[in-house]
Amino acid sequence: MHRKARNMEKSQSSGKSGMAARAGALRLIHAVLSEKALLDEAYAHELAEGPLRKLNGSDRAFAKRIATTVLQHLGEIDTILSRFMERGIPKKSGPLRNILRIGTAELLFLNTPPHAVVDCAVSHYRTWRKYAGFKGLTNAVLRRISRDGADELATIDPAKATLPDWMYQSLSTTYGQDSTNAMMAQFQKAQIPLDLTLKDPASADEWAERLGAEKMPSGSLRLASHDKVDTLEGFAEGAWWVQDAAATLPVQMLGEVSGQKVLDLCAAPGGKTMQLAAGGADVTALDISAKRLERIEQNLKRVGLSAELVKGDLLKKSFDAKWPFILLDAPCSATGTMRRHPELIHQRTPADIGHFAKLQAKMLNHVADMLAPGGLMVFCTCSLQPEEGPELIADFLMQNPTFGIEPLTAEETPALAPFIQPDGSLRTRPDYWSEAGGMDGFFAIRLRNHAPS
Ligand SMILES: C[S@@+](CC[C@H](N)C(=O)[O-])C[C@H]1O[C@@H](n2cnc3c(N)ncnc32)[C@H](O)[C@@H]1O
Repeated sequence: MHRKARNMEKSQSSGKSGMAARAGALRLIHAVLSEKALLDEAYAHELAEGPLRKLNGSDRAFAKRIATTVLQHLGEIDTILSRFMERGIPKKSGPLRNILRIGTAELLFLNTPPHAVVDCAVSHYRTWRKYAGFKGLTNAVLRRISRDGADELATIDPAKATLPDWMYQSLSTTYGQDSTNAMMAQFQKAQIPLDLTLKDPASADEWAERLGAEKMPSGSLRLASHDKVDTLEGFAEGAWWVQDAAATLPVQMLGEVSGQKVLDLCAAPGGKTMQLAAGGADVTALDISAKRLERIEQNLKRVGLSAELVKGDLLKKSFDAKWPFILLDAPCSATGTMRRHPELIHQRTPADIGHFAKLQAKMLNHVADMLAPGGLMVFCTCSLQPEEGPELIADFLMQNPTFGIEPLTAEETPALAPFIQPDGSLRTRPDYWSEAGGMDGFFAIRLRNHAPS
């Protein structure tokens, strides 16, 4: 048997390490759902300070796989549990709910052998002795789910069950039900591809061959796996950086920037800064977060590129001279990234969308003043919500009559053609390129300042 498959089988067993992996998953799920932590941050914290640090690589990976699966299928799992527990989850039952969620995820989505699922679920009560009275219930519910759960699952609509109502309404009203289902299928994929942006786009064929990667129409290289990025060929020499294919498109929309002064706003961790610098632009990159600016600095250093870095709140910032090119990659709800961040499905609220849309409008109006007459700006967000895209642009254009949309055209950028909207803006969605693993959802638009100079 292949070593990776053997390790996975070991992790899935009810042995000591398999048990520790489930305990780790339980901690991750609690951190995300009860403390609103981001999954990657909770995982990094567990690796640094929690019990996961004592586990080997495959057990750690299994713990994260379980937590991710629970988050990706939470609505379906909870519906199944409610169908198999007529009286619901008892009050004051501590970890019971999450123990059952893990067991259900393993039975229905991870193909773990039922005896290992039940053994591990029951073994949690060795740590949670106060709740040991729920052992029998845990055992009985999971045995029933292992027998009849798959049939019940077949009757549940994943998007309706797992997306919060407001998000389901927002997506299905904007994109239609079929597209919402197709996006949901991407949010639930077990493996999300790894996209790389090359410092030298002319070397794409060479690097595609060296890395065994697929060359995407946008110019990105795509690998199936996520494992240990820093051990991949080309990392140490700075030949590429990790960036979702869709995230590369806003910079491409600025066109030829070689030798031009470009103001890159909300720049950290610097994916787009590196693209601009690699394209020969004279980049000034601004971000409010000192910690995140450090990451741009490290990233630029690794790939051997440079940019002027400025720490500051863009809403309080003014510059002596106006800029011919501006990129504003505004903070947003990031619902377009739910393939990689399934926790956002459960953490985002309508109030967040309102908050970000207001902030983006404020930023865009402030930044409008920084763009030189005749200058070009790209505004983008990685949100699927229209409030953080077309709706705020419509308001902006009404309030700023010298600005107009500079429509994208298929001839100018053939790779972007499938994503161009009737008004000339760009919309990517998680279900685009679905066969190849999807892409992040981005809204991006090019605006020209037509004020006389
Ligand atoms: C979507 S991320 C930017 C991603 C980045 N452009 C890239 O391609 O790697 C948004 C960034 O906005 C920054 N930000 C949030 N509020 C800001 C403000 N008022 N002024 C400047 N930067 C801000 C955050 O620190 C965060 O790094």
